[in-house]
Amino acid sequence: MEQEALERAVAEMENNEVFAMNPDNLMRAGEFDDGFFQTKAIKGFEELGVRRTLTTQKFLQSLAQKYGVCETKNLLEGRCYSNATLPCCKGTEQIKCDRSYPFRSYDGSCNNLKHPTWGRRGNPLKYPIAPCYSDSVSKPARSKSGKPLPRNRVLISDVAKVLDDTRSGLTSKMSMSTVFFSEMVNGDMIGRATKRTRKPSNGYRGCVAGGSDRSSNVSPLTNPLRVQPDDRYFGPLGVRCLNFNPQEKANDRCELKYAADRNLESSYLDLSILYTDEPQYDDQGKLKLFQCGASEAIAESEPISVHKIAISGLFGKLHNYCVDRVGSCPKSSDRHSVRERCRALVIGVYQKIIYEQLLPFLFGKELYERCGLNCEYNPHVESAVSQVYKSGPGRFQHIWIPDQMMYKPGGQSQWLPFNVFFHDHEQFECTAALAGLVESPIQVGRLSDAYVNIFYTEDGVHGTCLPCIDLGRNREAGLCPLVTLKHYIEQLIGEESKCYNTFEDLRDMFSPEFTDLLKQYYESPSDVDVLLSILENRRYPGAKLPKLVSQVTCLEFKRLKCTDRLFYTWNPYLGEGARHLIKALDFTALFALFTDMPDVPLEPFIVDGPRVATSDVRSYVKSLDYLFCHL
Ligand code: HEM
Ligand SMILES: [Ca+2]
Repeated sequence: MEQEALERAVAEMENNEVFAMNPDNLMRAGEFDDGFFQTKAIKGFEELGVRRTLTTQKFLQSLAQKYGVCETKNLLEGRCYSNATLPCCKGTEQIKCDRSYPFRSYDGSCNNLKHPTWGRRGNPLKYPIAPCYSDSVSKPARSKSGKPLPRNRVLISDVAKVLDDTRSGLTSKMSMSTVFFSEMVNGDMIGRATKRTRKPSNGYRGCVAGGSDRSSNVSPLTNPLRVQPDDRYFGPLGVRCLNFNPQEKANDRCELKYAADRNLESSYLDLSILYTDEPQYDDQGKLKLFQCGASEAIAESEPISVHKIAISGLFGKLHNYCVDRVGSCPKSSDRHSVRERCRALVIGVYQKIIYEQLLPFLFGKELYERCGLNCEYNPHVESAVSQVYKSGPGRFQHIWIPDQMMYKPGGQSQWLPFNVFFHDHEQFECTAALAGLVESPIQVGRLSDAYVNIFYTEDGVHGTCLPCIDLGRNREAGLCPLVTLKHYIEQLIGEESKCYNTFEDLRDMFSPEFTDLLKQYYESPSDVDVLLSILENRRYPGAKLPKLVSQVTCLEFKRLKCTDRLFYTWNPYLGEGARHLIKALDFTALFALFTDMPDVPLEPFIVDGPRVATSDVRSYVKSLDYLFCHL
């Protein structure tokens, strides 16, 4: 079986290469979703891992077919053997770490000295509980009776309609800068690995151009979503098909277990998105910066808004600012040490903003305290992101996407459609984008058109449905239903857990109108997709996220902090100067130092908050210059 699986894996990879060579199968410039499913290249050294992952996946699929779900589950859950791997793939990788090296590696390896590969770029995510595929390895989950789950776009479009009809007219004071900063943090812990071939691409086509039908060329590189002719938005436009490209899994050691998605970033909050594996430094140790101060990798990635480029750019600029300051210190250090000390400082400032500013703001006091973020370094836990977070509740903040955002060139306010910021980035000015961002509130109470119908649009009319992609990811990863995750979390944190027998029981989580909608679509309350936790009504006091989402988020950020040997609060290699600078520098300082705004927000996570003159902040930071000589 293994031999057969290998042959099928090799054949599939070869076919993918052939598919990718045909220009008819590639997205073309001018189409609205060109770039949306951008893929990186499988590099030479990664090829073996990709092949082994695919071989194991094929092997498990045949096993499930031959022996049935129960037996396969027993094997995958370790009840037959522990640590079984396919024989073709034995032997462990040896990485040697220099235990006294004071800086981070660029791919995350050697952060954990006992387990050097933990948290490294390219590793798989982790399933906290076994997935719920109907065949236990890869076929989509079904409802209790065995029927398929509700159709993706039909469900999402109706959810949007129900929220529109019952919209409560809620407003929020939270600013979109919170969302784009969170997005950057998310991108640092999870790098999407859309199924790849040896050549990078701008996305593979599963629909014909314009989306009027599915493409006649089918391939494991695409898995388009169907749209019904009576779709409220897409119907009249003649769109019947939305592109959707599957994720690559990672199981490079051929372990007989549930295979999770590959994470192309290091899980540590180490700005791996900015510094990359191959950072380009000049001979002083400065980063080669592109638009708004971002690295080339960020500026070239898609889909991306100019705001995410500009926010990450603030940290790129801080790196170079630091190198300049260190350069004028009396005692000179070697280049390598200057650049690594500056990098450690920048990562420290960034981690501080996340753990001391962003999370308290999003969680509110009660959850922040309950979450137990005051843990210590724990080398026995693996640094990894959960598959449930990536493909489900972690996407919650997408719900805040508004139809318009402010752009403020030369201090003049203009409201522009959300999606214009995703194209032709060079036309936007960095300060104008950031100045507008902190004055743009998030959307609450309903789902915007920019999110549900015209996401990533170029012409304002043809776009995609981001929540449909989110639901597609939830299902392709085989995530278990909402109530299953709820029971799991409640058990984990020692809370009482109730049963959901009828749809009325769901009223403790959702509004009555929404519960009625779920009843129309699902057979049983225990079938409801976990993604819908993003629409939950329960909240901890003061929290900006719904309860289940916030519990899942708490677990992720707690793990990422406490598995990071070089976290800024306990990194023994940070000097006194770095410690003080990390205390002093925050978003307000970054805005003041690296934008041309005349005054800057003291609380950038909310709109209309207090402001302070930029010149005052600059002179304050200037007075700290001496600290750069003690990093
Ligand atoms: C307005 C800003 C944002 C936009 C435009 C945006 C857009 C996207 C897009 C296009 C994807 C890829 C979808 C896919 O193919 O699976 C994605 C993935 C994701 N987003 Fe967002 N996002 C934003 C903000 C956020 C925020 C604030 C969070 C939460 C902190 C978040 C969490 C996620 C997660 C967990 C994924 C899956 C990880 C991945 O595919 O790399 N996003 N987002
Ligand atoms: Ca990282």
